[in-house]
Formats: sequence, structure tokens, C-alpha cells
Amino acid sequence: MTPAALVRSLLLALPAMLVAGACVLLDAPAGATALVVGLAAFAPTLNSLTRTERRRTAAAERSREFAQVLIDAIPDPTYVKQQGGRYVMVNEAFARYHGMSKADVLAGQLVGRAEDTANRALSLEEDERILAGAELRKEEHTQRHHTGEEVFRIISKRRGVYLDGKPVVVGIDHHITEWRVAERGHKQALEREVQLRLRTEQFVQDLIDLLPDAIYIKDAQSRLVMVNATAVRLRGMSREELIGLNAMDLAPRAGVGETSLLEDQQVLRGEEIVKEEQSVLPVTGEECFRVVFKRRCFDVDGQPVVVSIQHYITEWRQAERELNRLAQEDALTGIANRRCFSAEAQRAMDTAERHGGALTLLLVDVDHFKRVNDQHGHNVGDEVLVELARRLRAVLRKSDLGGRWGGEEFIALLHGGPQAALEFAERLRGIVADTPFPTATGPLRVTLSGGCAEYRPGDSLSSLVGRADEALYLAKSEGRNRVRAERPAMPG
Ligand SMILES: Nc1nc2c(ncn2[C@@H]2O[C@H](COP(=O)(O)OP(=O)(O)OP(=O)(O)O)[C@@H](O)[C@H]2O)c(=O)[nH]1
Repeated sequence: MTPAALVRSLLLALPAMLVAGACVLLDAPAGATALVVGLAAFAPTLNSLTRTERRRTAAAERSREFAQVLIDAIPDPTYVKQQGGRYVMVNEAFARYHGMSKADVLAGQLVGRAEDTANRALSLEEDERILAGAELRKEEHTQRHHTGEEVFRIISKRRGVYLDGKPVVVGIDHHITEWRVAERGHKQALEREVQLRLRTEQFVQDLIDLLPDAIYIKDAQSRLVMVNATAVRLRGMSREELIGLNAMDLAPRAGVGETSLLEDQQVLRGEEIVKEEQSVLPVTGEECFRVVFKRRCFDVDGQPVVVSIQHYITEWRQAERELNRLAQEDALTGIANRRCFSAEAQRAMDTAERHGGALTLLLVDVDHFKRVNDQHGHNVGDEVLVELARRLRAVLRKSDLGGRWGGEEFIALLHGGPQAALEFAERLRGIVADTPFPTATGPLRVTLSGGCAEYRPGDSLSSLVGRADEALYLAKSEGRNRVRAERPAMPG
């Protein structure tokens, strides 16, 4: 109530009170007379006061209406509360939010709602602080009482002075539910993306860990970003130690890192590299062979990476090498077999044909070898052949070829003419005849016979061997344990 309204009420009430008092003291007709007289005396003054007051009341009402229009224009729930928590003005957004009419809120129905009781004490406490001059701004995450709907809002409260001049709490609940929900949606989407990325990376890691080849994945600066279990095992370093290293750090020797870096640049430009390498295993230092495939791929971020797959073929290459060795060596003695000797002898003869140079073929045969087998057994015969091959190899020069021609026959292709070959053959004969062969049944005396034939342009290996064989037959027929040269060619 405004002060003017209060004065007006008092003035109006005063005569009536006087009359009423008089009526108590006097009898009724006298009281009525007194009331009429009193009213008549006050009438002009009352009229003037009532007009002024009516104008003021109308102005105050317009102010209130204007204030209401203003706060209704605010899209967030807005309210004005008196001390004690009674709402004296609320806007449409406020009423709508609470699901009741403005009139019901102002009539106190919101305050009386059961579900509000819990917050009421806190709210009143806040209001007291606001009325004492404090300001409040806080974010709240609650549920809307009548719908259960999730709500995020920033609550602002500050002290104001109401139209009647009394301090009030003015509050605006700024609703940010959509932002917060969208923000949470973004966070969840981001989290899902992070999870998906982690799972994808883990899947790729699991997949490459299954492969027996070593796999290295490098970024555009040739730094390792992923390695598989095989690479970790072969390098003898942990995954963590390997990640971040570049080609130079991993290079086993000078020059290798630079080549690898250049290749990576080629690959990043889109080229593919497939090559075979002979290297050493980083951990054991063993010789290894591998086929290296390098190709550009794109990682989960779309960035280009170099994928290097190292397929180890060491066992194959070793088996191949072994097969070659077996194909060339005589299985018993380890010396070149007939096929290998023939191929190399043919090459040497071709060279002699083109560039000249003397070559002499020597064929040697163990004397009475059948007797060795018969008297001491086949194994001892084998021991003799192995020892003979060893002695032959020991006297051969590097440039000469030696091999097993078959059975107990050995062959050599020597650089030089027949005289030199005879000297060589004689030396070999002596080495064999003078030193008994150690065997399982004890030392054994062995002799051999030999025949030499000099290479002539146009000779085939078989023609050359044929002439040497004739000389060998001569040596045998002359009593064995000797070497003979072919008969000189007939002039003409
Ligand atoms: N232990 C063994 N014996 C072999 C091998 N190859 C061939 N022989 C034997 O060598 C013997 C060759 O005998 P012969 O051709 O009659 O010649 P030889 O007894 O040496 O007599 P001459 O050559 O005339 O001095 C045979 O008994 C073959 O079985 C082999 O790899 N190991």
C-alpha cells in the first residue's frame, strides 16, 4: 500500500470511528446525527484527496502494467519476489515453464507445490543474501518438476526495488538446455570418434601382429608410427622404443639409411618398391634374405604413410643354395661332380679357344680299387675316395679345376702344357702312393694311375677326355702307379 493510499484510508476511517465511538457512548439517534454532521464537515477535503489519490493509483497501475509488458517480452523465465519468497510479478515464460498461470503463481500456488519444498529453504536463504546486497549467478542442472524433462539453466538473481519502493529479488533463469544438450551430443560424438579411432588402430595392430612378415609403418618424415610383433622380435627392441625412430636410426650400416629415406620419398610420391635384399638380422647378426615391399597408404587421419613389408626368404635362399651345392658337388667327396666339372671345363675351353692359353686334362684312377672294396668293405672304399679327393684338392691351384669323373676316377683341368701337367700328376701320384690312407680298418696303401691330354682348338670335352683316357689305359697297361701323356698327334 502506498503512503497516499494509507492516508486516504485513515481519513475515511476516522469519522466513522468517531461516530461509532459516539454511538457507543450516546444512544443511536444521537450517533446518527453526529455521523451526518461529521461527514458533512469533512466532505470537501475528502473529495480533493480522493482525486489526487486516484491519479496516483492509475499512474502506479500503468507503471506496473508497463513493467509486466517488459518482462513478458523476456524469453527466459523472470520473476520478482518479496522477502519471504512471495512472487509479486512473473513473466509468461516463467508461468509457462512451471505449467501454471501467472495468476496462480502470484496467488502462491507455486510456492506451495510439494516438490518445491526441498529447494525452498535454499532459495529463501539465497534471497536473504540477495536482499542484503549480494548477487548470484550459477548454473543448475535439474529436472522440470511437472514433466521430468532435463533442464540446464543459468540462474541470475539480484536485488531490485519494486514499484512500492520495497526491496525485492529479481531473478532470471536463462535456459541453456539446448546448448548443453548439443554440447553433450558433440562431446559424445567426439568420444565415439576417439573410441572408434582407438578400436580401428587396435584392430590394425592386431591384424599386422598376426603376420609373419616384419611390418613397419612410417610417417611422411620416415619416422616409425606402427610396427608389428615380428618387427619387434627381429629388432630386439620394444614397440615403444621403436616408435619415433627413423630410417637413419634403424640403418645397420652407413648408406642404408640414406637409401631407405630416398625410397620412402619415392613411395610417398606414389611409386611402389619391390626389391630383394641380403642383410643381417639385427638381433642375431645372422645372414638373412628378404623381399621388401614398400607402398603408400593413408592412415585413419587421411595422412600418407609408407608401409614397408619385409618378407623373409632366408630359408628358401639357404635351401636353394644347398640345392645348388648338391647339384654341383659330389655327394661323397664334396669335390665338383661330373656335371659341374663339365660346365666349368667347357667355359675354360671356350676361353682358351677365344684367347689362347694352354690347358691340359688329367684323368686319374685308383689302382685295383675293387680289391679295396672286396677286402675292406665298401665303407673303407668310400673313405679312400674321400681322402683321395682331399689330396687332389690340396695340390690343385686356384685356377685349376678338379672333380670326380665317376666311380674311382678323378679328373682335373690344368692351366699349362702336358709337361707341367705330368709334373703335377707325378706329384699327386707320389702324395697318394707315399702316404698310406687312414681308414677305419687302419692305414691303407693306395696307388693311382693317370693319363694327360692337352687341349687342342676344336676339342670337345669328350674328345679331350677320350685322349686322356687312352693315356690312362697306357699307364695301367704299363703296370699302374704311374702317369702317362697322350701320344703326340700325327702331323698332318
Ligand atoms: N666304395 C666305393 N666303391 C666304388 C664307388 N664307385 C665305384 N666303386 C667300385 O670301384 C670298383 C672299380 O673296379 P674296376 O673298374 O674293376 O677297377 P679297379 O678294381 O680299380 O682296377 P683297375 O682300374 O684296373 O686298377 C668297382 O668295384 C666299383 O664297385 C664308390 O663310390 N664307392
